[in-house]
Amino acid sequence: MGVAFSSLWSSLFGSKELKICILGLDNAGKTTLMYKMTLGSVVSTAPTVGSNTEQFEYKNLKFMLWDVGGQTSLRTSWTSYLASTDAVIFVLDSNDRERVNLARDELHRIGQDEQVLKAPILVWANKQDIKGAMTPAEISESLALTAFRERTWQIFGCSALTGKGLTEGLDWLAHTLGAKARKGWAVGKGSERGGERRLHSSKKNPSQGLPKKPCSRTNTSDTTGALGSMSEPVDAAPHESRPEQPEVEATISTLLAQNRRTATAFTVTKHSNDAAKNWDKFYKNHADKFFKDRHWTSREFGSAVASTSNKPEDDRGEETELVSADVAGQGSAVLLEVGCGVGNMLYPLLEANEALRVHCCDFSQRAVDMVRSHPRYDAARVNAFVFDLTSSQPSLASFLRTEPYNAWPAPTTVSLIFVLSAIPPHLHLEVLKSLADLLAANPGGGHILFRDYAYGDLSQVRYHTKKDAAWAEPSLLSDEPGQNWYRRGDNTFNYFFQPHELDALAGKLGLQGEAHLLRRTAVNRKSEVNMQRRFVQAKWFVPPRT
Ligand SMILES: Nc1nc2c(ncn2[C@@H]2O[C@H](COP(=O)(O)OP(=O)(O)OP(=O)(O)O)[C@@H](O)[C@H]2O)c(=O)[nH]1
Ligand SMILES: [Mg+2]
Repeated sequence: MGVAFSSLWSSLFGSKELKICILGLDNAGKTTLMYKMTLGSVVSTAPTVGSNTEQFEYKNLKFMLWDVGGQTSLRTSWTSYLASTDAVIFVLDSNDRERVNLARDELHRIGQDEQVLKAPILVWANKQDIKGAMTPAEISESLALTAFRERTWQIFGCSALTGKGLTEGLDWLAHTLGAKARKGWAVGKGSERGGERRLHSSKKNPSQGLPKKPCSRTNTSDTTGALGSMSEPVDAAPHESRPEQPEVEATISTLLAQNRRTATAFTVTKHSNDAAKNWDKFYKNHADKFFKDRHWTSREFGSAVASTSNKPEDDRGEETELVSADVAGQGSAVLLEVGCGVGNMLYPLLEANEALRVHCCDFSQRAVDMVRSHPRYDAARVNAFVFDLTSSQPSLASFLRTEPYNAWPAPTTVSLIFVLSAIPPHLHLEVLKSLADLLAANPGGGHILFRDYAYGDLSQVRYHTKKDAAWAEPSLLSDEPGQNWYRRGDNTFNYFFQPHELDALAGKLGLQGEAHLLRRTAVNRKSEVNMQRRFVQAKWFVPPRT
């Protein structure tokens, strides 16, 4: 297509964004396709819970792409995305022979929706790179595409992995929408949306080709509201916790119900015994990176993933603020930071609170060594020691009484941030009790500040949807109902809490305060596009022992 032709598109559409809904069964490759189009690369995906949106320019046309999750429980919400849709892209896994009839039913259901009766349908028979894939002709027949007599539709084979077939499909879409616009508006009939489109010419940047950089992106679990209005794309508002949505909850439960083989008792015992060793290895592997550029971990800590900016992965800004807010009012406060790792929260805290002194511990010797060898380490303000929270001898209190730190006032705040999830669940009560006992000895008691992974977090969903989840050594460590306990690839533990579990633990220990669930959506451009994050947070008051 030449420059003159591109200008024609511009003159037809001006700067109007065309809304395209990308639909299809789960696992069809919709998200992979969308990011291949917009970023030009293959990203690692997890099932979409809700939708992703991307602005995209192709041959001088501006598209707003809506990639909507295809899990069973989400399909009923598809129609709520269809308002003012200019075209539908329906994506199919060409190897999913078993579900081709289901795909046909879903496509026809959507095709008959009056909101899209005039919208052209592009069917992408995806995953053609896999040997034995059904051909577009076979799929066309199975989908009964010829039944769409009055409709404009076309099917193309493609592969989101290689990018083959994408240009052909997009060219067809651009032509079709262009022809529609000429027919509808150039002859003065007005558009099907009451003439809201204006004809104006723009000769700027007659650029062509695939891919173009996206102008913006959002990822949201918002499956209702604002969905039809393209002038107001949903804002991810990453730091806001989102309200509960039944479709999203149902989808998460469905995903977590699959691939539920559990590890053997032997494996669980082995990893429990090796816990300190495994964490030591973790810090060994990430040590260099930490000191070079602070991108020391690929772990998904709360603040890093909740941010759309390019913050370093280890930035614990939000957690640091949480703790700062508690200790700030205490004058020369003393904090006990349990599970300090290599000091990612410690050093920003010390900087922000000049009078603060911190006892901090981790059960990885290597992590503690790194805290001590940090350029800003100051022994007058930091007592860093190795401690295993799950063993009672020697006691935690004895480390706080070592010289010269026995001269400090007793800590009145304990932070326990992304720590309990690394400990086997049968020990959670005991660990929390030992911390509560410490604070209860103070005349005014104290606070435990808690944050950790919550049930339904993206990282939990991934354990059940990874390609190899069905045959690899299971990550799931417990089949007890309500126990969401896993092992990561490096054999460290990962537990996902429900607020009521924590409330029950706190209740047993007489702690005051409730656990809250934080539902977040965010985009991490580097690693994942599909971030449904869930954290649980509590500020417990430990009353003094009477
Ligand atoms: N071989 C091959 N695999 C693909 C292709 N496109 C996607 N995949 C893989 O298919 C799986 C599912 O892809 P997604 O893009 O997450 O599927 P989806 O349609 O968005 O799924 P939901 O979000 O659950 O609706 C991923 O493992 C992709 O890597 C392709 O063209 N070829
Ligand atoms: Mg998806």
